Amino acid sequence: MSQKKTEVYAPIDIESVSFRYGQQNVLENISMKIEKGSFLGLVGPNGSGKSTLIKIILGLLKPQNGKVRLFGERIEKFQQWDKIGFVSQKANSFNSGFPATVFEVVSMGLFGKIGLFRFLNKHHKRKVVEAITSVGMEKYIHQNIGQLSGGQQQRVFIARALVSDPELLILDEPTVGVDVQSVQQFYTMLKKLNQEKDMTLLLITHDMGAMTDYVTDVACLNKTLHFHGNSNEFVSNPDLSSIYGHDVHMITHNHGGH
Ligand SMILES: Nc1ncnc2c1ncn2[C@@H]1O[C@H](COP(=O)(O)OP(=O)(O)OP(=O)(O)O)[C@@H](O)[C@H]1O
Repeated sequence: MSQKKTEVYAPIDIESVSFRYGQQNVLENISMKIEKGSFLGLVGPNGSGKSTLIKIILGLLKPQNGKVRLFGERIEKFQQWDKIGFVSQKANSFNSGFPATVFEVVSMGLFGKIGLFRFLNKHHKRKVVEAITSVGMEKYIHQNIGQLSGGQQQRVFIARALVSDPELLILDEPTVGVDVQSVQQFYTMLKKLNQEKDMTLLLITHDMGAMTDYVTDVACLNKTLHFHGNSNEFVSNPDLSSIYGHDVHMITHNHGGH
């Protein structure tokens, strides 16, 4: 295959995608390009099709119409899945008896690359420590995952997704059940990953909350794509609040904390 080396392909390029479960249309004619280095917040009310769209992007569902390209390649042929990290909304559900440390859980993120039950070499161990440090969890490295708070567990799952150096990180409602203070720290951490590592981020949420302070772009989904643009444009667009209701109300945040 002859690809020009200098060309930067959009990590995600969705073209006229429609999807239905049985007779129910869930997504209608969605076209959306997510450029490298952007931090996109995908918002929409419950049942608006956000998770369905993510499943399509991850190749778990096949749309009835339209095309999806990942890093310039048609999804049907795409194989470099290690370029994509995914953290699901159900990630933070370990109970207190789960017998694995933070280090062990994050190491699992390397198994796709090195195979299960292989020993970690020095380089791998360094990657694991780096990933844990990048989410600010180094103090807890030898602690059992089940003994951490929901927000802390969620950071560990981000670290597990980061350890294989993905170029694109997709997070499906990662802040469900996480308190407001931790949510803001969490978004700050994501913004840092986006800016310092030039990682492309796609964050799905139905809660606008503080999100618009951190993302570069916003997409509003409710079966069709109502809006896709930069976050300043979104914030200054009063029409969106009538579609997205209370979720869209802007709050002035006190980043200093109380
Ligand atoms: N496996 C399925 N079979 C049939 N219908 C489904 C299935 N999964 C989702 N749906 C329906 O598709 C619609 C979109 O669901 P989806 O989970 O994509 O929305 P969402 O925006 O992620 O919602 P939420 O914010 O509540 O997680 C909903 O009406 C849902 O009931």
